[in-house]
Parts: sequence; structure tokens; C-alpha cells
Amino acid sequence: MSDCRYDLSPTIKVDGYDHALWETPQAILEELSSRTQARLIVVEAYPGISSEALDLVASAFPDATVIDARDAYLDQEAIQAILAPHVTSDSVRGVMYRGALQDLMDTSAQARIQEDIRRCLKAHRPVIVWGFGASLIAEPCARELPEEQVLTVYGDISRWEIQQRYRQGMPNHFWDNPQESNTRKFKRGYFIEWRLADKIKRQLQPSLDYLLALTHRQKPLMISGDAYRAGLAQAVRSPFRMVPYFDPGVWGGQWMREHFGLSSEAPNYAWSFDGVPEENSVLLRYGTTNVEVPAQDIVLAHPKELLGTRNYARFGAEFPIRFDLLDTMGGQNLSLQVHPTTDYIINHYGMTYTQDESYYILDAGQNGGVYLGVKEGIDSDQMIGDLKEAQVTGSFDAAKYVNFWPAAKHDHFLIPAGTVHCSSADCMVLEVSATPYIFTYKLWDWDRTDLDGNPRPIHIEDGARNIQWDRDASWVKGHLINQVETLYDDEDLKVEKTGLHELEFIETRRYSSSRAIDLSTQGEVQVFNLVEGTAAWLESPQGAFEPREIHYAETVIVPAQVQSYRLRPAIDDEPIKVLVAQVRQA
Ligand SMILES: O=P(O)(O)OC[C@H]1O[C@@H](O)[C@@H](O)[C@@H](O)[C@@H]1O
Repeated sequence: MSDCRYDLSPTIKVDGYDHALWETPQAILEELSSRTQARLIVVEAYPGISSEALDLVASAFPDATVIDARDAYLDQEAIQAILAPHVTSDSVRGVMYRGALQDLMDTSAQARIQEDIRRCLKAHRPVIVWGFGASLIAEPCARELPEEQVLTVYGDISRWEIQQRYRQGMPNHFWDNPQESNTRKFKRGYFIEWRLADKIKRQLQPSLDYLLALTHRQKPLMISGDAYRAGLAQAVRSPFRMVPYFDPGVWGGQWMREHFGLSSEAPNYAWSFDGVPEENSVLLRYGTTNVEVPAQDIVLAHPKELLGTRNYARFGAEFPIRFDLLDTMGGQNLSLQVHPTTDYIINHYGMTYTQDESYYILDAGQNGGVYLGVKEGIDSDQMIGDLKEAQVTGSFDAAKYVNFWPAAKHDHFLIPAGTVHCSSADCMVLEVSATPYIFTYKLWDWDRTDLDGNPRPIHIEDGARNIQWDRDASWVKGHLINQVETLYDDEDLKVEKTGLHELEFIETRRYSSSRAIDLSTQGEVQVFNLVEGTAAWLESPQGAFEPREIHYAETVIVPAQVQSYRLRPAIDDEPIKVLVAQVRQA
């Protein structure tokens, strides 16, 4: 498709803070050096950032005594003992750690360090405390000083960059595991380190003096705390896009490369995350410079304005909806899989809601389809037995046990947790799902290895405990495939509810229109994707935000507080289709 205009680097314009940005190590040094009153310099760093944050700050305070936050940690053995139940032996999933970094600190070491800090300050020597947890250690001393003598610098980094660094051999923060698999490193980040770090980030957001954006190792940037806060506050005043990222995989296809103009370096692209604030980042644009920060920073700073009052009451500061893309066009089947029920995910992983999903078919080849639900009258023990045997024999007769449904453009398959499923080869899927995304029990991986030649982890036992055996062909047909209900229809606008299933908390509406569509958030966040049409104008009927062009397959988040917005076909005589998702309101 030649006229695809998918924007790979969408930005969020921030007004009024162009002066509060420092773009070179020299400029950063000069700005920090101008803070001559600073005595206690706290450099809090997200795990995944190494000494680069310190290096940038330390040169501005050459006389400072430098203290590493790690000096206040418990010893390795004690930390491991606390975290072991959360790491577990599973290769993919752990148990959510809901504690605080303080639990992993040695209170007497902390007290000793605080005494050292006080001694230095008394002797008129500045002190830098740096690293993950620096702000916790420095906090009692900071409280004893006049405000202008304390400087807090926060080192921020996107999760996707952390994952890249894992792949390049970076260990986790609390483990010496450079050689461990990326999946296991990710697990330690997802279930433990990132949760701890987000808590600290949230505490510091209202008061930090500077933010160091360290996602691009070669190009660190610094903005003032006010510029950062203004960026996040302005982001939730209008619909925004995040920075999509793309990852190859064993089943990946060629559609995204072709349509989005992606590099030819990778053999394929399997996933695109374009709609997962926990994972994606945003580009805050100050003047002509983009500063990349995790989209999660917006969720943490403005949960109510972003999510809406009711969603915030229900989910807290967590973004519940996930949009991502799965490309198997010219690729292979996904693993045959199932996701845990809510009961199971709460009890085994400490999650609060489960991985309910749906596949909206953006495009499909002739052989594209979806495996969904078990066949009528099958013997569940026999199927599980065959799946186990397949691990030895390398062969499983999927067609004997699982229904295959041919898929066409704009079909919507609903996949409540517990339903056996997977997309086949030759599909371009827009996933509209609940946010959890690593709770996939692979039952059968079609006797293949991953891109590195290793078999991917299979979880038949867990799968067996979660498969809902009554979801057979007739039930699936009547409940999960194209459950479309027309809500409104005139000559040039049709509004349809396409899902999700009543067991899932998300509702999707499809608007097909050749004229402007007026939409309302009804006070709760919405996420939409332009599923047909080259481009559409996204406007505010009240002129509350600047109009912008949205392109085919792009995902947009509409913060709750935006209230009303309008979508209009940008090309004459080219109707558009938009799929809008929001948490179903009672
Ligand atoms: O297990 P594989 O084949 O990699 O498929 C994994 C993908 O499956 C889909 O149904 C979703 O659950 C995705 O979130 C997941 O990434």
C-alpha cells in the first residue's frame, strides 16, 4: 500500500517551556552548575540506568562526596530471600511484588549513610546520593535543609529501552544475571523492579527539579521539573499517540514492514505495541526537540484526568486497555494458547484482572483465520494427553480438537480468558484487549523454535486448569464471532457495537462514516484506531486542542477529560471506519 502515512514518531507539543531544555552534556553541566546553593544532590535513577545519570550530574559538583544508593541495600542473600517467592521458577511469570524498595534496604546502613551525609554537609561539602532508591535514603536529610539546598534529578528511561539493554547483556538491578534469558530478565523487571520504581517515580513527580531523559544513551536530554510536569499535564488535555515499537518473532509477517515502511534489517515484524502506556513512550516536544519519556509517567501523574473518575476508582493508576498489532501476513500461526481466568491470575500472579482479549482483523490473506474454542464433543483428557505427547513426538492434530474460522477484514473475534485460541498465518490483527499481556499459556507451538533456535516455553498444566471446555463450536459461533449490533444507521453514518464478550470489561464500537463523527468520552478514557481510510482529521468541536491528522492503523488515546472530539474523513469520497474502545460502564 503506497499511501500509508502511519506516523512512527508522533509527538505531543508542549507550550511555554522551550527555555527549560538542555540538549548536550555541556549544557546540562552548565545548568546544574548554576545551582550554586545546592548542597544535597539526589540523583534517583530508574533501574536499567547505570552510571550515566551520575556522570552527567557529578561533573557539575566536582567537590561533592558521592554515595551510591546500593550501599544502603540489604545484602544479596537477604534480598534474594525476600524476592524469591516473587521470582518463582517459572520461566515467564512471577508473582507481583506489592512491597516497597524500603523493604530491601538495611535500616542501620541507611542511618549510617544519613549520618555521613550530615557530617559532609556540616563540613560544607556537597553530597550526591545516586542510584535506584537514592531519594529514600536522602529524604530525612533533605527535610532538614532549606529547599534551595536540595536538588532532585530524576533519571528516566523507557521500558522498551530497558528490554533492549537486557538483550545486549545488561543484568537486572537486583541480580547478577547478564547471561540469563531475556524472558527471565523481563519477568524480574515486570513483577518486581518496575513496580518498585514506579512507586518512587510517582512520589517524586510533583517535586523533582530536573528530569534526565536517558532512553537514548547517545543523546541524553534534560528538562526542568516544571517543563516535565507541564508536558504531562498538557498531554492529557488532548488526544495523543504514543511511540509505537516493533519486534520480530518466530511467527512474524511482512505486512507492517510494507505498510509502515519499517527497516528491512529484521527478518519480519511480529508485534507492534501501539497502545500500551505501561510499555510505550511518548515524545514530548519542546520547541523543535523531542524528549522521550515513558507514557506510564502520564498515567502515574494524571490518572484521573486520563482514565476518568470511574475507571480510576476501579483500576487505580493503571491503564486497563491494550491495543497492539500482531502480524502473521506471510508468517506463521501464533502458538495455540489460552489465558488464565481471573480467579487463577489473582491467585497465582497477584494480578488484579486478567488477559481478556479480542482480535479485530485489519487485514487477512486467503488462508487467514482464527483458531477459537474446542470442537464439539471432544474428550478433554485426550486433548491434554495429546498435547503432552506432542512435546515428545513433535506432532499434534490441532484440527481434531480446535475450531478454525476463516477470517476476513473487519471481522471481530472475542476471546474471553479461558478460551483456546490463536491467530493463524496470514492475518493482520489489531488486538483490543485488557492490558496484561504475558499471561499466555502456550499449549502447542507447532513443533518449531524461536528466532534463536530455542523451543519456546510450553505450559500445558496451567493451560489445562484454565481451558473452558464448554466453549465449543456452537457456543463460539453464537458468542464470540462478529457479535455485531447496529446502534445507529443513516445514509452516511453507521454505529455498531462489535464486542467484547460480556465476560470482558471492554466495549468496542465501530463507526463507519463518510462525514464528521462527533464522539464523547463520557468522562472515561477511550482508545481508537482508524481501521479503514487513509486519513482522518481529529478535531475539537470547542477548539480545545489543535486539529491533527490521524492515519490508517494508528492508535490514539483520548483522555477522559477531553470530553468531546470529532473525526472527519480527510480525503474526499473516502469513508472511514474507526474502532473505539472504552471500559464498559454499568
Ligand atoms: O505465544 P505467541 O505465539 O508468541 O503469541 C503471543 C501473542 O498471542 C496473542 O493472542 C496475545 O496473547 C498476545 O498478547 C501475545 O503476545
